[in-house]
Amino acid sequence: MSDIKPIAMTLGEPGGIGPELAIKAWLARAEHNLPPFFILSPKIIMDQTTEALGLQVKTKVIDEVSQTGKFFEDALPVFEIPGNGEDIKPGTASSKTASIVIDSIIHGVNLTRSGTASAVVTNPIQKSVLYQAGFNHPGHTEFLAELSGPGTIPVMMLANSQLRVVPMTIHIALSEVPKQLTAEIIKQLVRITTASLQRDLGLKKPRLAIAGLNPHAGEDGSMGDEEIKVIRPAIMELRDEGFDVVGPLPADTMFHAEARANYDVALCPYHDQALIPVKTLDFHGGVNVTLGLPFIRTSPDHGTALDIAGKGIARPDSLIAAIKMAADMARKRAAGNAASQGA
Ligand SMILES: NC(=O)C1=CN([C@@H]2O[C@H](COP(=O)(O)OP(=O)(O)OC[C@H]3O[C@@H](n4cnc5c(N)ncnc54)[C@H](O)[C@@H]3O)[C@@H](O)[C@H]2O)C=CC1
Ligand SMILES: NCC(=O)COP(=O)(O)O
Repeated sequence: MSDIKPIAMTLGEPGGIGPELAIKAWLARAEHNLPPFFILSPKIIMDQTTEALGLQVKTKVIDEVSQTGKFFEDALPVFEIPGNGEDIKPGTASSKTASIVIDSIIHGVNLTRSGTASAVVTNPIQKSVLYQAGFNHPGHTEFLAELSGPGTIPVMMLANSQLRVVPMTIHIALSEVPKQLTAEIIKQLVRITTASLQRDLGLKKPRLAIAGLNPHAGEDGSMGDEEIKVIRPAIMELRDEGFDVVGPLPADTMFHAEARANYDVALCPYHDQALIPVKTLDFHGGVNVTLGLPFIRTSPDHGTALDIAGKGIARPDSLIAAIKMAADMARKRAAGNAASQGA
């Protein structure tokens, strides 16, 4: 019997590699000692995928999430979402299946928020086709924050065994970054990240490093002044509040091995500045986790990989790492809650 409630896994883009990865993760359950999880999907989609890949995998529709553990050893538990497999072609994303993709996320979040599931692990979505269907959130991160209620500030963190990064702005055009990177945002992100690393990762006093926006962190204002006007003042205030935070550091020299030893997480002004080093160091071992939500959400660090969908060659490593990280976080939260109740 598992020590945590089952993990809810969303379908992601059905024309991408998500369904294949879910099946491969289930096949690897014993090797990786994975806790019971279930997939939120029409059963037909999972059955079509196993058949197309020639895998011997049974699926089992569950009426209640609590049945997950009972069936997990013999079959992949499916929490049935309405829909059919008609519009699905591996390698092609389609807006016709957007409602299945979105329903899967909403149900996963509801089950996790209610405490029925211990965490939600999301498979990758093809953002462009969801936009065509009227989805007006840049990605999961922002959608999950909206589902969590007003005032939620989601923090995207990507992590592997060598590096953790937080992009301080997420899915926005580069030209918008200097406008949206305010001292207030930086302070909020540092506070949320520090609290999450303490509670969910067990780091007592997390060390944070903040990257500059401009080359050489602005070179004393000669190559941009955001470091002087925005980033440094925020860091000074945070240090006065007791946070262990340094910067602004030149981004080009803060990711080599010796530099990484000096901090637990790097906060970067924009998406690619943060994600390029972490994905370069270990693409297949990376996990995307959203901090600052009232529930646990992790995800693989990669996307829908339409170029390889249906070929049977997608690697489930990152999804497996996401399941393990979600389970670890759930255990730490449960232990923390038990300790605070006992105190
Ligand atoms: N959490 C999410 O929902 C995410 C969604 N995306 C979305 O995915 C779509 C495609 O994004 P791309 O930039 O092309 O990135 P991608 O990660 O889907 O693909 C980049 C390259 O890595 C390979 N790759 C990715 N995952 C793999 C795996 N598990 N095993 C083997 N090879 C793998 C692909 O075949 C491709 O060559 C976009 O719509 C993007 O928005 C991207 C990242 C995260
Ligand atoms: N590049 C990371 C990414 O796109 C993840 O997006 P999200 O769907 O997890 O918000």
